[in-house]
Amino acid sequence: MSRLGPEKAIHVAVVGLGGVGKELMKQLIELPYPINIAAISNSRKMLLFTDGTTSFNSSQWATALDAADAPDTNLDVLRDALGALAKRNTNKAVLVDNTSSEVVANAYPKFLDAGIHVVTPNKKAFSGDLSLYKRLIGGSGGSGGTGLPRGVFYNESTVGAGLPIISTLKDLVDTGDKACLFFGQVKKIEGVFSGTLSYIFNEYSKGEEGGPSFSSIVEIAKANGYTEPHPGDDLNGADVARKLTILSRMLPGLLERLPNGHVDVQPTSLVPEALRDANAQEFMQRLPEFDYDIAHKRDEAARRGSVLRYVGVIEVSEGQGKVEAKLEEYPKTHAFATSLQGSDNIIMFHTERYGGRPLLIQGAGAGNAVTAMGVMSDLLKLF
Ligand SMILES: NC(=O)C1=CN([C@@H]2O[C@H](COP(=O)(O)OP(=O)(O)OC[C@H]3O[C@@H](n4cnc5c(N)ncnc54)[C@H](OP(=O)(O)O)[C@@H]3O)[C@@H](O)[C@H]2O)C=CC1
Ligand SMILES: N[C@@H](CC=O)C(=O)O
Ligand code: NA
Repeated sequence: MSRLGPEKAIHVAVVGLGGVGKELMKQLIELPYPINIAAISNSRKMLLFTDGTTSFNSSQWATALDAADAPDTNLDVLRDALGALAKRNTNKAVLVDNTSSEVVANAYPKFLDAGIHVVTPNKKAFSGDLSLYKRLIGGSGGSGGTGLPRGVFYNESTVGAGLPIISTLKDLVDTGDKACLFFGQVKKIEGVFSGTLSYIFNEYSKGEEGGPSFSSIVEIAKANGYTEPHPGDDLNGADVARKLTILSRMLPGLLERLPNGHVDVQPTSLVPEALRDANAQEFMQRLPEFDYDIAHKRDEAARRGSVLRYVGVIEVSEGQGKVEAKLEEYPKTHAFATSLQGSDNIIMFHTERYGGRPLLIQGAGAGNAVTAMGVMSDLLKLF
């Protein structure tokens, strides 16, 4: 770690101080890296410390932000302050976005163009509007008025939380035989991509007929910090669809092989029709009304010697691509039934070089500690 001398300190603005953001603050404060906290913000307030002298202990920052006179969150002000700081002392400045906000995601190009790096577990920018994504990966090459070279982004925690999924796929693609393969060397990626849905079905399949109800397990997944801010975003398959879109866009040549040239996942939804537009609070309150429907599915699967698992698949065959997110039955002897625990993700990369036995990554795929760890590991890539 000698390369991390004080002269290499980086300035970090932490936007989003919920489950993941709080845990990241803890890791930033406790770990021995030369990282200055240049700003903190939630949806309402923002504190700037761009003189670079800030030092917090773990409770002070929350108290400071709660103070009534803290100014409103303003991303333009934040970008200008970080840009000026990076320019003034030639150290790197980073926006860490721990929100699930599209507003913050839409602002990334302006931060990158101003020479500010972006690190985030927020999936929105990489799975939403294709033109935004192209602006992120292509960039304007401009310096956004600061004269600094364009910033770079890291998003490891957007898929599999802290598990090395994005970096592994990048390595597989970058080392593929580009001359003869349209797809890097990756043929198929499949697995369980949702920590929430993994936890729910791992627990639920233990308790056939008489075990805990579906809604009570969802409640625990939320309390454990696995769910999205609105748990309906997990149960309707949107979160898995976003992760599949992020990975699909990293695969050269896949988009051209999909109908209409873009990723359009139609995930199986587990959200009852009546709760489709419910806010998070109403959603959780009313979910127990629908426990019977999913219990019936679970018990039917059990009668066939199977369990339910929510899986995602990205595949190319004969020049055609497909991307799917769906609820499937697996025999109780299948790896998806026997080897998963808690919020585990399991992701298999089928590639030419890995032949008949896929490269497999498994472990906790949701939770504040492992997600913040992925964010922290991205920050360390900037040193
Ligand atoms: N939890 C997990 O296991 C994983 C989470 N992620 C991703 O991490 C991100 C954060 O998740 P989590 O911590 O659980 O979410 P929370 O809902 O707990 O926290 C979100 C935070 O973002 C703030 N926020 C929302 N909108 C804005 C805005 N426009 N400007 C500034 N701040 C804003 C909220 O402020 P306020 O408090 O004022 O509402 C809150 O502090 C999400 O994108 C999620 O998908 C990724 C992988 C795993
Ligand atoms: N809600 C997500 C969190 C991580 O991306 C999940 O359950 O997987
Ligand atoms: Na990851």
